[in-house]
Amino acid sequence: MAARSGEFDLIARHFAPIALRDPAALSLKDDAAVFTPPTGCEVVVTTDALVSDVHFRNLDAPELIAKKVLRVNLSDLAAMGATPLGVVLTAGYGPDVSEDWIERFAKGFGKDCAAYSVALMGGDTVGTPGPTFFSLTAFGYVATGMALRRDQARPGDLLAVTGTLGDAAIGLAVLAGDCNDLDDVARDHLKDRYWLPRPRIDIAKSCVALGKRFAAMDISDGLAGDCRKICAASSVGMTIDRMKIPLSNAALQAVEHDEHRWQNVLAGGDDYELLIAGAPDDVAALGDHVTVIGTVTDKVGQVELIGPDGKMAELAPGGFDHFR
Ligand SMILES: Nc1ncnc2c1ncn2[C@@H]1O[C@H](COP(=O)(O)OP(=O)(O)OP(=O)(O)O)[C@@H](O)[C@H]1O
Ligand SMILES: Cc1ncc(C[n+]2csc(CCOP(=O)(O)O)c2C)c(N)n1
Ligand SMILES: [Mg+2]
Repeated sequence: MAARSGEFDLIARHFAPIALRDPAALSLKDDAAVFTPPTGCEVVVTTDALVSDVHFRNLDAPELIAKKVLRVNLSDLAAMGATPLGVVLTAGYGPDVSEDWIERFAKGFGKDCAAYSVALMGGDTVGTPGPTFFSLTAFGYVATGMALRRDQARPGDLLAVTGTLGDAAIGLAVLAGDCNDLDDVARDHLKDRYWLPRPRIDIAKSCVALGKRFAAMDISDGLAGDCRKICAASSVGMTIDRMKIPLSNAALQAVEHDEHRWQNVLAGGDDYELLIAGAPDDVAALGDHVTVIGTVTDKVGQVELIGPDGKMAELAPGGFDHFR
């Protein structure tokens, strides 16, 4: 492998150009960043780490890994109704990572920072004898008191989701060499959804702009586990109709061929879609950017799933858990 630049050259060469767009970063030449949120707004902050072969595949394109690192964090900001402002990025490069790889990572990262109008405000760069990892902290802002929280669901609310569920988890199976029964268009769509989450910033901002009570979170670990987090925070239950869960044509093809793949849809994770609960009129006001999949009930902690036969059963708790 060609020699890598020193730590400070790596930063100056590949990351400082991205940071130049915003004065908060002080050109990555000082000890920390300084920024002021817009007047009348609160700062929203979140952090998410991604580890090679846990969150991304070591052989994935570095540009795509970079975009995923950014986007999963922007998804958490969206889940709070926040507008992204800036990020700090910690990178831990494993021994197998070349400077060419880092350059491609930085290019992808810079492109997505520009696409989402996010400033790279700083970070940290380390070498590790273990797997490559990234940890990103994202800052956003929301009008004071208007953040979308998990504890605001009430019995009688409708439960809705953005986009389609299950694509990324089935996409990961495609990348692992499964799903040869699907056509090329379907497989390409599913892989793309695994590589590149679409943080639902606009719809989240619509919820905030409506000024109504909504509970929201982003689905990262899978619907079956994540919906319980709103149940716990709001002391409610949920009834979800499996037939109403929005699927892409590709995922539909996948579950029609093999109904075991419903497990990917319900508990696979990596969706980065929003789960939103609100009063029926308020959810209706979100228009066709969301799909209603069920209702919020007063059966605290109970999540029921209506199957295709119309029968109701407890939705098995599931979803991604790093320690199970
Ligand atoms: N090591 C930690 N120290 C302090 N707080 C933590 C720690 N790990 C997680 N948390 C907090 O616990 C809550 C849930 O964290 P979690 O990572 O599950 O977030 P999530 O949005 O549900 O999932 P994702 O990580 O996929 O975005 C968050 O408020 C997070 O800030
Ligand atoms: C190579 C590879 N890529 C992705 C996955 C799936 N996956 C990993 S972490 C996670 C939940 C979100 O992470 P976190 O809770 O840490 O934010 C999911 C769904 C996998 N098993 N293997
Ligand atoms: Mg989240």
